[in-house]
Amino acid sequence: MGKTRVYELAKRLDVPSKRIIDLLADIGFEVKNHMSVVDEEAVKRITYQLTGKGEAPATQPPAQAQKQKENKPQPPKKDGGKAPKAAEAKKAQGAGAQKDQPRKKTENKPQAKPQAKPQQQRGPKSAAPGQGPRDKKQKQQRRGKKRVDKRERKARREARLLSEQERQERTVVLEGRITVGELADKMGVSASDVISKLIGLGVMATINQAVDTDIAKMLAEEQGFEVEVKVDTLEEKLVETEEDKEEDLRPRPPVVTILGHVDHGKTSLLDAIREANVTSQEAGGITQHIGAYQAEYNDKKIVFLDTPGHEAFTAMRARGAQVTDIAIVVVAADDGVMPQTVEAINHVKAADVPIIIAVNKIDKPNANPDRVKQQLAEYELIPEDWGGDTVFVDVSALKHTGLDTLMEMILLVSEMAELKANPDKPALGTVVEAKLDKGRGPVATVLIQDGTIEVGDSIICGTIYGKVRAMVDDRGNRIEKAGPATPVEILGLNDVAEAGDMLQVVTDDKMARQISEKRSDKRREVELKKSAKVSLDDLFSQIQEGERKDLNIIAKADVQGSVEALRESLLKLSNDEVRVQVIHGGVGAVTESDVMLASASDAIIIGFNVRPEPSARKMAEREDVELRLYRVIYEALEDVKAAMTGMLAPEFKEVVLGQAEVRHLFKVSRLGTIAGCHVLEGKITRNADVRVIRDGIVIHEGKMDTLKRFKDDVREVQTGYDCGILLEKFNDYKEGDIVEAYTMEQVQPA
Ligand SMILES: Nc1nc2c(ncn2[C@@H]2O[C@H](COP(=O)(O)OP(=O)(O)OP(=O)(O)O)[C@@H](O)[C@H]2O)c(=O)[nH]1
Repeated sequence: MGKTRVYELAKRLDVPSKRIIDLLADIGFEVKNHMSVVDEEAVKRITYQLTGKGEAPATQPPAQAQKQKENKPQPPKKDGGKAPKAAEAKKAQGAGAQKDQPRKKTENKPQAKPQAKPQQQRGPKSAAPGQGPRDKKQKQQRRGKKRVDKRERKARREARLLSEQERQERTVVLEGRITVGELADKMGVSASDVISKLIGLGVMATINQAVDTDIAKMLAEEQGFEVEVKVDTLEEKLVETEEDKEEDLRPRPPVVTILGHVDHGKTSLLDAIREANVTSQEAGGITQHIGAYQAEYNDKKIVFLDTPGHEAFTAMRARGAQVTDIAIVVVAADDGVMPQTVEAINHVKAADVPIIIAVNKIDKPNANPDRVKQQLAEYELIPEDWGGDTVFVDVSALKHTGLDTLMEMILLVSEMAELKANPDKPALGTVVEAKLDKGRGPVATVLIQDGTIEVGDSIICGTIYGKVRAMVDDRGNRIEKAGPATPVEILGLNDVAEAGDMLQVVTDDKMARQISEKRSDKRREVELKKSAKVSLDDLFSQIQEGERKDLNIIAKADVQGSVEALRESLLKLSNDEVRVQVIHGGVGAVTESDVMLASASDAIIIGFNVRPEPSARKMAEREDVELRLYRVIYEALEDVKAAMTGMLAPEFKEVVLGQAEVRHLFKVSRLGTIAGCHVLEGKITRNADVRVIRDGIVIHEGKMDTLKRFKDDVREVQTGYDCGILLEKFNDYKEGDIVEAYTMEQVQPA
């Protein structure tokens, strides 16, 4: 028998919890409240006391005698009124004063029965001697015994039923999404109780918010419930349990993405490959842009994703989709390694995908492929002819030179990766593009990654579903089936899919619909609760619980020297428990691409003397990516160090009030330079802290001296208005600078 709580016992016996608490106190069991756990023995006693049912307790503390009169009357018993013993008990308790009380009738009633040892009462010996003639006494004893036996049997049966009911009552079944209110209902406690218990576990949630199944389980178990977690059997069916047999696996074509700095020739290279390896082989064949295409070289296929750039690459990854097998980073031989080249490399490295460097534009007179090699060596990309293992290929997208070598190298790298799939099973793929076509309805380009999809198949794709009505390949041909590494347009989904969604073939329409409904519910649940992304505030607890072994950081700074200094110092903070890694470092404002990378790689962003672009700030909030900005490197390091050891001081969050653009400069000899500004966003207030930002880099931070509207001093100026700003100790404005007003607020710990 498990633990019973006061409120449960009260419910079972149909009395208020308060009464149970009082009764427990009377028999010497002090409990705090209705949630307190009641000892098994005490449960028996109280049950017996209030109902006369159940097994009579073996012992009875004298304390109970005091309250007997308050108890429900119980079925009379022949030898029930052992008042003298009760009186003795009272005495023993030191309740001496009560001896003067007139003995009430009720005291002689059988409530007093539990005070004596029941076995003795029931047994023949319990009959007090001298109560009448012997045979009468024996008759009475036999009758009494019969009654007691019957009562015992009934009590035992009821106890059995009760314990079964009790077991069911104490089991909480968790199946998917559960809100605080629902959990409270299941446990029979108030929602505010659950909320305060959750706070105890460090989780803030309101009555209608969903809680994580693990948290709900922990909480219910802590409250003495048994917890049964029902897994989603439908989803379970979708997850392959059987590994593919080696003999069923076939080599599959690689999937390639092209990345690189703006204007280095990504699109030109994709087009050149397409022209050279797709259309030319099929006379008159019309290629269509569906988001990916299959090229063929030496009778081997290669799939290229049509959306170049690391933003798309990482956006997919942030959604949990990894479709790329090989990344080609294009570097223009005349321009060399540029900031986005480095970004692209870091994004690819974070995804752990093999890289091929295509040194493009070698037809240009000022092309310098060797310089590109030298520059990339700094990023641990060392060409094979220099003793490294990175494949470099010189190409010209314009002149179509080097394309064959590039294709050969892709096939070589792909061979080494031993890419395989099993074509003989229901398909699995990822959506690379999706749209609503006027005539055809929702259309999704899906890259089939494993198995084979056929027209007529029932499919589930994220939260949407359907039946494959028709399929079109990258050359515009209608096809009936598509195997691994084939990009296909699929018609027949009930809505527009999202890039990155996984598509799966399921057994029938009903299953597809059911999974879709469940996933929609689940998505709502996920949206309701905050995801557990990394943050310095809870880093320590995650380390403690063994949930975190790596701390990924993206470091942005105003100059390259600071990026390097930050990187080196951060790496040194690694200890036995956590490895600190700077997965990307760069100069300039924090961009959306940084936030996306952080989101996909579970990283935090540290900015030193830089600001986030407004869109990046919003994205960080939306994606729940921690963005910490510093003016002193030492402070950044101290914070990370403190977070790793659980000593992080309360965080002060900066609240940006508004931004104004400097449009005119007025030099006033006595005062300095007044910036004539236009408020772009929010408001500028006289008392706020201010900073001056130039091209995303903070060039000054300080206090405001004067804020004016025309000739008047004002306390604040709202969006859309002009104002004059004079800062303390700063005159070095340039037109186009941004003056940002902000305040610091302490973040309340969760
Ligand atoms: N001379 C020469 N010019 C090239 C070559 N490849 C691309 N270009 C030119 O470089 C410019 C940029 O090429 P794109 O293919 O648009 O570059 P991208 O990297 O796709 O650019 P974004 O999509 O804007 O990031 C275009 O004017 C191309 O004609 C090449 O091999 N040689």
